[in-house]
Amino acid sequence: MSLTQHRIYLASQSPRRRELLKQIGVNFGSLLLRSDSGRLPDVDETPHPDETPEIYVQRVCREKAAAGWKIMQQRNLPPFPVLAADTTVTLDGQIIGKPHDREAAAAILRQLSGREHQVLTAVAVAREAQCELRLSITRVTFAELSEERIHRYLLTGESLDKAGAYGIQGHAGTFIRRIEGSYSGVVGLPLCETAELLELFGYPVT
Ligand SMILES: Cc1cn([C@H]2C[C@H](O)[C@@H](COP(=O)(O)OP(=O)(O)OP(=O)(O)O)O2)c(=O)[nH]c1=O
Repeated sequence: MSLTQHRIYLASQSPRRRELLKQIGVNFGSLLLRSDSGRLPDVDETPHPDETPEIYVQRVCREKAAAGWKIMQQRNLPPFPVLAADTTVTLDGQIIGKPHDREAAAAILRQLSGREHQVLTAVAVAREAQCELRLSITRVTFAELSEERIHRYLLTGESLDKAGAYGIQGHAGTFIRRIEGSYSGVVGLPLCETAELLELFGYPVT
């Protein structure tokens, strides 16, 4: 199906976000946005010195949505709303980034072991100058993880390029002792908030 038949665009490369949107029956087109460097143009994913995790995740999400809108315009695509999201894990008020290698992933998992952390996912929809955003905050408690278990998890390869070095939807599901908030938000797209935004823009879902 060509992009012109879709009524919203998803400004994300994340297969998890695509799956979640499909799950709620949204007809969307993907804007293939990553440049060769793997970064969206115009999106600054480095936290600014005075940014709290809440402010950071919302700023990055707005920037992703705006970058998507700009690309849609540059390509002369029909102007439908652009949806974007960003996920950040926080522990003791600090942003825990994505690990770039196994050592970094192991260090993050050791920090999260036996404790509660928060997963923040912002979702935004932009149309022209309008950008509406919702923030989902989920509290997640991990079981105690032994070195052996961390080692086995790293072998699955599921840690890399994920905020917090784990994916709740995979093997790390067994790490979760307690979750309070939005499961889909932890995976990367909070569906309740997403539906609210789509409704606001005139696209009601079930
Ligand atoms: C905590 C957690 C994170 N994640 C993922 C969700 C996000 O995709 C990723 C955080 O990175 P993001 O920067 O939010 O997104 P992304 O780079 O994967 O995709 P894009 O910017 O193109 O939309 O970590 C899981 O899949 N499961 C989890 O349990």
